[in-house]
Amino acid sequence: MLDRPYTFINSAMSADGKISTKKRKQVKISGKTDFDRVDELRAGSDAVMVGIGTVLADDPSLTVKSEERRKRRVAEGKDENPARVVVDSQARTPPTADIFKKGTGKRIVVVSQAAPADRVAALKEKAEIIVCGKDEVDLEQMSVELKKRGINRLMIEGGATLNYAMVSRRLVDEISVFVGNLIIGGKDAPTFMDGPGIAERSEAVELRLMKYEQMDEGIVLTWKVL
Ligand SMILES: NC(=O)C1=CN([C@@H]2O[C@H](COP(=O)(O)OP(=O)(O)OC[C@H]3O[C@@H](n4cnc5c(N)ncnc54)[C@H](OP(=O)(O)O)[C@@H]3O)[C@@H](O)[C@H]2O)C=CC1
Ligand SMILES: Nc1nc(O)c(N)c(N[C@@H]2O[C@H](COP(=O)(O)O)[C@@H](O)[C@H]2O)n1
Repeated sequence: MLDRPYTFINSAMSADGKISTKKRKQVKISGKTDFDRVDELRAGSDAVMVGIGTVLADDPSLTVKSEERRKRRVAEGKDENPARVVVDSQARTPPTADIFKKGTGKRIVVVSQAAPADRVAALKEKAEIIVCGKDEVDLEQMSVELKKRGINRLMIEGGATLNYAMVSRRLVDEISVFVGNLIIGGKDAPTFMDGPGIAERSEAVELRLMKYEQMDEGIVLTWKVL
């Protein structure tokens, strides 16, 4: 058993399981109440993590939006924002990305040994660099390294490839997903979980439904990963 953070994924998807359109850019799927729920989840986490695909597509800031929640964190002796973590084998994170520009707090970029030295050096100015894995980030090793740095509760906010990579390696404990009232369609639009997938039912990651809650024009499902 790995000594890793309690890890959960939160996402917003259409009724047909898409997390974006075929343009693969950020789209509004949920509403005000759900964004507030996500803000509370961020505020209660030690770190918020995304894959490099999400940074390049959406340029998220991943900050806690509510001033009251940021103050609460500071009163608890924490940084205003949870640590922001990018899983990025080749150190492609732009040094101008919003995660570096917006908000205070720690930033971590997890790279592989194959990351070009010049790009790693540029990112070192902006973030702590953790090297895990030869050609791509070794997610098991990364989880252990994050725990060693005091990250006990880790929130993953996509995207499709990282979600599946983490779940299929059994590194996720819980999943919450907002299912919205729209159909996006199209084989090129990312789904909640992409990656290689499985061939046999017996290989599926099994879940237990823990909670369902109507919200905005959709529903939030919370699953425990078995
Ligand atoms: N609706 C929602 O809630 C959300 C939607 N999105 C959407 O998701 C899409 C982005 O998803 P996607 O393109 O899949 O990108 P991801 O954010 O999932 O990043 C995937 C990348 O992570 C890197 N990576 C490093 N190590 C690993 C590993 N061991 N296993 C797998 N990946 C690894 C890979 O790049 P490399 O090899 O270079 O390291 C890989 O291509 C966008 O369209 C975005 O808008 C994103 C977040 C939330
Ligand atoms: N929970 C949720 N609902 C939606 O409708 C969404 N479009 C998203 N998107 C993701 O949230 C991230 C943006 O974060 P910041 O506002 O920049 O802090 C980004 O990665 C989107 O893909 N999430």
